[in-house]
Amino acid sequence: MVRSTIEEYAVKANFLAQRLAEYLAQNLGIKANYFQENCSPSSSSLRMNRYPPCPYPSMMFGIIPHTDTDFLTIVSQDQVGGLQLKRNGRWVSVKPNPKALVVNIGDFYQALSNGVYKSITHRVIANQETERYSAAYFYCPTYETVIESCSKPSLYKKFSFKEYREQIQKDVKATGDKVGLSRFLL
Ligand SMILES: O=C(O)CCC(=O)C(=O)O
Ligand SMILES: [Fe+2]
Repeated sequence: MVRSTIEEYAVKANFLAQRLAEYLAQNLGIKANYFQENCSPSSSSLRMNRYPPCPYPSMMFGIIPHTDTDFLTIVSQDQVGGLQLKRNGRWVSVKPNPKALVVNIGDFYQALSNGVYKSITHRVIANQETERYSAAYFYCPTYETVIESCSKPSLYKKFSFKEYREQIQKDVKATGDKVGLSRFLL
């Protein structure tokens, strides 16, 4: 029962992500079937997050500041709150609304759009009293997909998802941080 609900949710999130990705691509000269060709339901993933209450929220994050490694992320959250986005150098709290979805741009859309869309840095603040739940659907291409900027001059070297992931693994090992798209700047 739980499993089939989650599977159904993933199918719907995939459908929505593809539509949104296509919509955002319209004025960028990206082929209409780009996402259909490069993404499959099995290349994307759904992560269920549980944030236990934390007695020392000022010393601990729910999730440390990061950008997502994907085209788009669709987040569904409960009423607790804690998600923050970095805007103009400041952290802005996202008002929790269990009836709404939060859609974030990820690294791959920033690269594909040649910086027109920005992969948003975000984090989750821990809550002292209440546990929090969220579900994040990461809309991703297959590992072999080569991501190339849609306009010239390109800000980024082209790279495959596989290369990008391997670079992250190296950087996390060496620095504790994923570093991300700045590694691929030209
Ligand atoms: O829990 C949230 O609201 C966001 C989760 C998130 O950023 C992630 O899983 O990458
Ligand atoms: Fe995230």
